Amino acid sequence: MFKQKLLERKLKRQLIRAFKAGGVYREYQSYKDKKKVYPKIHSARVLNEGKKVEYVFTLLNGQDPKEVKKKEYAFYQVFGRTLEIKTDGIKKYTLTVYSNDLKDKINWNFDKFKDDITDHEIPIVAGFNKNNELVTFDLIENPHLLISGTTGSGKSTQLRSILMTLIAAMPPNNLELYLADMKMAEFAFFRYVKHVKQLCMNAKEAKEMLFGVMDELDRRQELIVKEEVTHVKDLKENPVPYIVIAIDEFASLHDKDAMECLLEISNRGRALGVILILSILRPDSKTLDSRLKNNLNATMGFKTRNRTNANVIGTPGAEDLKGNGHFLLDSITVEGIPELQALFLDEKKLQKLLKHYKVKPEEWNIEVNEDNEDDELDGLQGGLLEDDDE
Ligand SMILES: Nc1ncnc2c1ncn2[C@@H]1O[C@H](COP(=O)(O)OP(=O)(O)OP(=O)(O)O)[C@@H](O)[C@H]1O
Repeated sequence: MFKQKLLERKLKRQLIRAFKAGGVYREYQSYKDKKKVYPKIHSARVLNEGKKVEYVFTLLNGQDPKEVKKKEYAFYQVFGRTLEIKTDGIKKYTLTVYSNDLKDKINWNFDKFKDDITDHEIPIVAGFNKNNELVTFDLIENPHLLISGTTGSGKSTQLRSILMTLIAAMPPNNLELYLADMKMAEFAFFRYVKHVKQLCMNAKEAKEMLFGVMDELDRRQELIVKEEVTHVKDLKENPVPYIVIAIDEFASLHDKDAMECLLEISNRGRALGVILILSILRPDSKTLDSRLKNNLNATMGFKTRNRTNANVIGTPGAEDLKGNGHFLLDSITVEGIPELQALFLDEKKLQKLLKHYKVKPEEWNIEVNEDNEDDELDGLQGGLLEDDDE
């Protein structure tokens, strides 16, 4: 009993350290000196055979819950990345600190998570948290996703598995993919996939693709006005598929007009069913326009090169991430900024899976750049032979 009390006191002291670090307290001037008053800690308990510690606390009257949200980083600094903060939105908080670590590798397997995403319009399977729970979200509720991370952090693997999940979960009449990959490396596998409407391999093509999407935004805007609805998903007479535009290393577009298009899509796209997934290697104030960043409602922060890069994308601490495929998720619908393990999907397995979604080149509904048409067909022949050999 005595030991129990000691432990509880020690745990509470740690939480007070976090309150102190984040400035989550009120100061009162007593007749002698200034006194700090912290939120009231109701309990601090060790649960699940030592695997987690749960704190319950309430804010002082008049303390703004937004203040705690803003100061979340202090909890992460004191307790590490292994925590979850839940609130009733008024004053009560439950803070859970996990002691278990993320797993090393969890393979992408659609059958294992398909039941978890049935209610998502555009499902994103983010990964597993430290409590070994799958974290998913709907891109329509968290419109526009930014994936950032330095070389070797696992960003490309995540982008691959996100696209594969979308292809497996959504029929081509409800999802059109517009892909741009200036490195000519990441998206080549997606060639001839039914859902893929455009596949751009250089900045010029990508820019043209974005101009085309701008026209589509206007067309969709007219449709929702005509049918008097607020979102394209409610269109009855002229239903339209969702459009997901994925651009790998979008900073290499190096074009003011293209950046303006991205900004406009990020502003207007949600109601019109046009959603961005952008990846970036080195985010800073030059490569990532702050207006665009503000419109990207979900961020996956894989290991960054330094703290500045991590701060720019809103996932401070991403510079300290250790494991392969570990990242911090900042989004509207997932509580806190949890550290997650992305699902692993290697190129070989991806190629195998994609075979089921490919059509013959002449059936592929794609706008091939005329100059590149012959190259496209050459590439296909090689691809098919390779696939048949397997
Ligand atoms: N989710 C994951 N689980 C386990 N290991 C992973 C995961 N994602 C990536 N890795 C490992 O990390 C390596 C680098 O991953 P990846 O190629 O995705 O990094 P990257 O950030 O895209 O780098 P680059 O920018 O050079 O392409 C992979 O070869 C793989 O071994």
